[in-house]
Amino acid sequence: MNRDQGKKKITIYDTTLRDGAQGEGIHFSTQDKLSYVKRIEDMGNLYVEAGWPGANPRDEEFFQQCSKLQSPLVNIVAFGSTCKVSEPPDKSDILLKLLASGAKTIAIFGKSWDLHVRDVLRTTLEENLRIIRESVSFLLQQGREVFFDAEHFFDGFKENPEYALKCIAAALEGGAKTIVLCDTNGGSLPEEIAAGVRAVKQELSPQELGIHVHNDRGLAVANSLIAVENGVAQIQGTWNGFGERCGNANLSTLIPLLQLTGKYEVVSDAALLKITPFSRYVAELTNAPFDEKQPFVGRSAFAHKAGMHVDAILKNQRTFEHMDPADVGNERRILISDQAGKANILERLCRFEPDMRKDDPRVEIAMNEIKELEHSGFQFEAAEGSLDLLLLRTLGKLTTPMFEVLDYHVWSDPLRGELDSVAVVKVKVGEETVQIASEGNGPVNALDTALRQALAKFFPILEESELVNYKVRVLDGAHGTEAIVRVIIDTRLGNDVWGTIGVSKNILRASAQALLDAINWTIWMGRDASH
Ligand SMILES: CC(=O)SCCNC(=O)CCNC(=O)[C@H](O)C(C)(C)COP(=O)(O)OP(=O)(O)OC[C@H]1O[C@@H](n2cnc3c(N)ncnc32)[C@H](O)[C@@H]1OP(=O)(O)O
Ligand SMILES: CC(=O)C(=O)O
Repeated sequence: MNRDQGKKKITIYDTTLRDGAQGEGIHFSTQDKLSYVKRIEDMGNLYVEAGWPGANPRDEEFFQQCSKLQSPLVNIVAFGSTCKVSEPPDKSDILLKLLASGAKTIAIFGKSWDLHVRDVLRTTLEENLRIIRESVSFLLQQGREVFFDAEHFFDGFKENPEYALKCIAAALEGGAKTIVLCDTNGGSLPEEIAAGVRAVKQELSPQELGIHVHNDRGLAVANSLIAVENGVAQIQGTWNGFGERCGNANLSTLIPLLQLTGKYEVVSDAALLKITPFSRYVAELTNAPFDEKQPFVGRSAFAHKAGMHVDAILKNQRTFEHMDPADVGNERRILISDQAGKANILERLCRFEPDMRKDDPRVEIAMNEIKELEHSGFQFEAAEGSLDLLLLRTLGKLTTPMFEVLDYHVWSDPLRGELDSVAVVKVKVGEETVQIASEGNGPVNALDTALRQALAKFFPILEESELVNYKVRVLDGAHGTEAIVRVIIDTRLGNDVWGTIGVSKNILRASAQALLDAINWTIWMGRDASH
């Protein structure tokens, strides 16, 4: 029997490339848009609103090029407005450009709030109904599927319900297939969304209803959900919630949310598994920071820090997880900090000794050491390399150091130009001692270079790793330049990136600590490639 029998089909209408691109800091090039359309095939059958042909050369170019894409799954939509006031539709530059885009589906927005008709279009209520009706009907006569976005519908419905409904009736008279109810200002409450949807259904019985909401009161997902619960079949939104002002309904949340109610069929189970990597892909494409706190797809969505939680979750996953993270392509993470109990530490120690038990005294020793170090300024959540070195030492697996630093000196002179610093290091590996001097652009870079050069002949893996991030935080700002500083260094080896940490009143000593941990952990990783 088909598992999805009895479930209501919900259509996804993805406006990331159009309304998402209206978000501050978000920009897609033509090439970005083309690769997005290819990649989103992973999500199955859906509509992608890809831009406004005629609004800018980029969208113009995209629609010229996208005719070559021919995706069987992705229905590309051209977006624009109704014709202008006093203009016949067949003379409307806007509508003619939408047609010229070649898109089979066209979405046009029109006013449904009388305030906008009076104050923005500066025309009569009747003229607005005409431009809606005639624009829809003209596009339909040209053989296109037409969606009508009732812009500001919910605000209009609150202030003048009769007129808001007349606007939708005009679009239906024109032949619109789908009416999309928009909470354009994002200020509606769930019960107002429900009332608006119910009224449209009861009064006008459209063939299909869609919902398009903005997140100005943080309710875009809740408002989309309540619209669906009241009979809407098309959800409009953007990945990661990108969009104008506070953004749009977040598809990365809304899709799994609806699917996991068990009442709706939104995407296939296979597509659901790709939700997490797809959300990240969209952020990377725009170079926008990815919000790791996002439900379902964020790195923190299934990250457990409190000892009590971790103990419980390892006994039964349902105690502190609303679902299996793997179902959306995400993973559980157990964090180690001063909030940890023995359960957190044991979970990590088992990576080195799989049969270890909670009552092994080394678990408590490691836990106490971590808590003491965190009290003095360390933060192991962001420094997994240093954490694992500490655990290896507790387990007795690092009794002999892989190398010793006998001495190091660093000089900086801003007058030297770009390579303003010199470091001299003396290291001992086994019975051999090596001394190296190296320049760098800054003291930490000089020290890093000197240490790597001195050690590379013994540990060639160091040639493959690189320092990718260096962060400093002053821990007790009240003491000015005497303050304790925390340095975290991120190192990359192949596809792995990990942090190491140093804490000291002396920024160079803190940096050296973090650098030495980075080098030690790299060497360890190289020794035990299977780790
Ligand atoms: C709610 C939404 O998100 S709708 C999507 C909005 N997206 C965008 O605006 C991004 C792309 N926009 C653009 O590139 C430009 O605004 C353009 C090319 C579309 C128009 O630019 P311009 O011709 O310079 O007009 P401008 O943006 O200054 O003003 C908008 C005009 O459209 C009119 N207008 C607004 N909504 C509608 C509508 N639904 N139907 C018809 N005309 C409309 C306004 O009354 C105004 O006309 P006016 O200049 O005669 O007063
Ligand atoms: C159409 C649209 O983007 C809106 O009303 O928000």
